[in-house]
Parts: sequence; structure tokens; C-alpha cells
Amino acid sequence: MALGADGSLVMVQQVQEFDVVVVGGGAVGENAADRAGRTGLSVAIVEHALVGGECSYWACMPSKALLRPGSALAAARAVPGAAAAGTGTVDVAAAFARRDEVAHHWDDGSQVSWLDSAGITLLRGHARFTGPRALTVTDGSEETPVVARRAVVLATGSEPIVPATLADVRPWSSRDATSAQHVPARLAILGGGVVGVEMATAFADFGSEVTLLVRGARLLGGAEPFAGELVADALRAAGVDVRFGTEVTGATRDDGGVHLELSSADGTVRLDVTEVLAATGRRPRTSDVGLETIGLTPGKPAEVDDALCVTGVEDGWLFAVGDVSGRTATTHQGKYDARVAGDVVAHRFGPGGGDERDAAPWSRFRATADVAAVPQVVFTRPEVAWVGRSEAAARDAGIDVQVLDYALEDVAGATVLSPDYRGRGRLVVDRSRGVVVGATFVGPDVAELLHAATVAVVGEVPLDRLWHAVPSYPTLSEVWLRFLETAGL
Ligand SMILES: Cc1cc2nc3c(=O)[nH]c(=O)nc-3n(C[C@H](O)[C@H](O)[C@H](O)COP(=O)(O)OP(=O)(O)OC[C@H]3O[C@@H](n4cnc5c(N)ncnc54)[C@H](O)[C@@H]3O)c2cc1C
Ligand SMILES: NC(=O)c1ccc[n+]([C@@H]2O[C@H](COP(=O)([O-])OP(=O)(O)OC[C@H]3O[C@@H](n4cnc5c(N)ncnc54)[C@H](O)[C@@H]3O)[C@@H](O)[C@H]2O)c1
Repeated sequence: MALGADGSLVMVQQVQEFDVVVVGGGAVGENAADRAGRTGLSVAIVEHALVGGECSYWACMPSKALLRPGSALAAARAVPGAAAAGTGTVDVAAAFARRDEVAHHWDDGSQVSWLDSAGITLLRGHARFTGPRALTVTDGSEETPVVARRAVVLATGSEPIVPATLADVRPWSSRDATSAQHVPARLAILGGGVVGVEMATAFADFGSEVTLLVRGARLLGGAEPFAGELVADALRAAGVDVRFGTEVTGATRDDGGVHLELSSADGTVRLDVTEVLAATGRRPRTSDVGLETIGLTPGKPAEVDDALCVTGVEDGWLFAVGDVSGRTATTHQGKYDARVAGDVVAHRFGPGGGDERDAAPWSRFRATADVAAVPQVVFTRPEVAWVGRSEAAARDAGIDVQVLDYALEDVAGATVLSPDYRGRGRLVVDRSRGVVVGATFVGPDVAELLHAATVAVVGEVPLDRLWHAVPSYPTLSEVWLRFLETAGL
């Protein structure tokens, strides 16, 4: 027996040793573990909740399942011939039941089976560093010392930030929204970022009276401004009360719900709602992993280089991937970093001990795409999809920018989708190099348009070569031809 981190008595188990220990079994940690084991290193994952992490159970998957019925209904309603069949509203009970299936009823059995099949050891419990390559894993009253002979990959994800004004009223977090079992009659959402606009769309579909409270002047801050404008127009058309320049300056909760005091340039007003969702961003989850024992600061992101090696830690044994690094904020980009980190670990510490320290950008040992080729899709209606730099970001980076804009409704593929199709595409071109450095699409069904743009940005394909990439007719992709014609090709 010994004293645990919280001062209680714990039963200390035998030391367990592995070549590599991955802390956090989210989608990103799982990928890192899989790649790290590919040269025969023994790998363990430590997970204190569900294997699969936020994305599988409370983020990407359930949120997209909640959004899908409304978007399917809207797509049918937009087409003469199908519109008559698309009457009525979203069947909320069926939508929730489908969400429950997609979230595997919050049971991680299938992911645990996958770990088994990949030869990865699962240690259930909460991991904390006790020193370089040394951790303890606490599971109830048991504590297991764990040694990583070669490397540790930190993949502990992120946690929501709750503004101080809402702290006492038990606001919904994104987890409460994505796992909701009832629909609040009146829902206030604080924050005009990705969670805010997606959940405003879903809960408006379910019949909530939604008020979206945005302290700034636009939605989706990092995206091209037209993206936020089109989403705001659509949310308003769906009945959402979108209020810009609005701060929550006070909040109370009683049996009647949550009472918010809102301040804007027009003065102070009160808003009474059933629930309030704090969609105000996330912070890396590093406050309770013993970072202080290895010379890092708890609560801060684990900053990494392009090999995903944590800077400020000697001997290159610590890596960080996913939300915890502060470098990526999506599952797909976190998994890309995980593949790179896992490959670096497998190569550097595997049999024969390779050296990839001189690896060039774009090698499989460098996460080069994190810098200027990050894709993201926001599943609102219209969908928003972007990759690389916005016009403003490209100008800030000193790029000689050429902007190519096109109205998506003017391509034949859009006409087939719906007579009322509206959307917009933008390419940001580096004029001096003649290559695409950014792209944004806003409109129904644009999510699947994005990957062509990602390939163009990553491949730095010259515009005069893109000219030979012929889009099929009649598809939305024909916008690529129109962009190039706009550029004078
Ligand atoms: C509502 C919402 C919707 C989203 N939708 C999308 C989307 O559509 N597409 C997309 O690409 N991204 C989306 N994201 C972002 C995406 O969810 C994250 O980028 C992704 O989950 C990050 O993965 P991760 O593995 O780094 O972290 P997590 O998924 O948070 O995994 C970290 C794991 O570590 C465990 N852990 C933490 N600390 C410890 C410890 N000390 N010991 C043991 N275990 C520990 C946790 O329990 C967790 O399982 C969404 C986010 C939210 C909030
Ligand atoms: N489809 C997707 O890929 C997807 C979907 C959802 C979430 N995510 C990821 O999850 C992460 C979290 O999303 P999010 O929307 O919470 O964060 P975010 O950073 O995208 O947006 C947070 C918003 O809240 C505002 N805000 C912050 N503090 C505030 C305060 N005190 N009062 C009022 N407004 C405040 C910010 O200005 C910002 O507009 C993001 O990194 C996002 O990329 C991705």
C-alpha cells in the first residue's frame, strides 16, 4: 500500500514495461500506437475513459449523426419531384436512436477488440508522469508503475473551456449536446465557432428555439468571411436568433431554467432559456498528467516540432499528437500527426535504430501539412469546407495573392442538385508561384469537393497543369474549370 496522488491509500501493482506507452486512447492515440508498433516495438495505451475518445462518442460521430437527418430532409426538399415526399419535420426520437447506434451506445468493446487484434496492450486508468519515461496508472484503488523503455506519446486530447460567467449555472458542454436525450424548448448557445454553428443547426432541426450568442461580428472566425455570412443567413432562415456583438454578463439557474444577462451596444437585456450550451473553445488536457515532473508546464499545450517531438524535453523520447499539442484541432489532422509520430518512433527506436533527424519536409517523418494545408469541413447547411490559407491569412504570410471567386450555382452540377442551389467557391492563388495555397467552398454537398483542393494545395500543382485536370460533367467540381477560366487560362 502507498499514498496515491490524492492522498488516499492505493494498492501498488508490479511495474509494467513496454517499449512505447501512448497516454490517451482517442482516435489519435490509437493511430500513433498502431504505427509505433509496426517495427516490432511493444506498445501499451493508457485510457481512463472510453477507447475511441471524444470523436467516437461525444464529438465528430454523434454530432454528424444528429445533423444528417436535417440535411437529408433539406436535400430532398430542394428537388422538385422529391420535395413532396419530404414533408414533416425531423423524427427526433429516430434521430437520437441513430445517434446512439453511431456512438456504439457509449460502449468501447469494438475498439478494445481492435487494440487486441493490433497487438496493443490496454491499461485502464489515469496516467501521470513521475519522471522521464516513467508513469503511474491509477485505476480506482490500484496504482501501476509503468516504464516506457523507448518513448511516450502524449495523446490526452482537450477539454472544453467554460467562461466564468457560466461556471455556476452548469451549462451544457458539447458532450451534453451531442449525447442529449431530450430537446430543450429554448437553447442559448454561446460561441460562434464550429461547435456553435453545428449544434445551432441540429437543435433548430429538432424544434428548439435557438439563440446563438456571438461576441464578435462574424461566425467561423478563421474561415473566409463569406462562409460565416452564408451560414448566418441560413441559420436565421431556419429560425435561429443570431446575435452578434453580444456578451453574457450574468447568469443564474432555477427551476424555470437559465436566465442570462446579455450586454451589447444596444444595452443590457435578459434572455430566459431552458439550457445554455458553452461552445467557447477547448484547451489541451495537460493539467493532471504530471508534466511538472518532466520539466513542462501543466495546463499548457505540449508544443512539438514537425516530427511531433515535444520541444523542451531532452533526448527526444516524448511525442505529442492530436488536440493536446495545440497544433491540430480535428480528428483527421490529429491522426495525420499520429501516423507521422508513430512512424518516427517505429523507425528511431525499432530494431537497427534508424535516424530520421535529417528528414526533409514532406517526408513521411515530417508533419509538413500542418503548416499550410489543413482541411476542415463544417457540417452546417450550407456546408463549409476549406483547406490551407484564407485570403487574409495568405496576405498576412506575405504571399502575392490572387483571389478567384465563383458562384457555385452557375455550374451545371449545381443546377442538377437543385434549382435553388446557392453557394460560393474561392481559390487563393500564390501568383508568383502559380499554385493554389487555399480554397473555400460553401454550399450544399461541398464537403466532398474539398479533397481535390487539398491535393492541389499539398501537391503545389501549377495552375497550368490543373488546366488538364478535367472535371466531369455535370458535377459541382466543374467549378475548378471556372476558376481557371476566371484566372485567364
Ligand atoms: C462537438 C465536436 C464535434 C467535432 N466534430 C469533428 C468533426 O466532425 N471532424 C473532426 O475532424 N473533428 C471534430 N471535432 C474535433 C475532434 O473531436 C478532436 O480533434 C479529436 O477528438 C481529438 O482527438 P484526440 O485523440 O487528440 O483527443 P480525444 O479524442 O480527446 O482523446 C484523448 C483520450 O485521452 C484520454 N485521456 C486523457 N487524459 C488521460 C490520462 N491522463 N490518462 C489516461 N487517459 C487519458 C481521454 O479519456 C480520451 O479518451 C469535434 C469536436 C467537438 C467538441
Ligand atoms: N466539423 C468539425 O471539424 C468540427 C466540429 C466541431 C468542433 N470541431 C473542433 O472542436 C474545437 C472546439 O470547437 P469550438 O466551436 O468550441 O471552438 P472554436 O474555437 O471553433 O470557437 C469558439 C468560439 O467561442 C468564442 N468564445 C470564446 N470565449 C468566449 C466567451 N467567453 N464568450 C463568448 N464567446 C466566446 C470564440 O470567439 C469562438 O468564436 C475546434 O477546434 C473545432 O475545430 C471541429
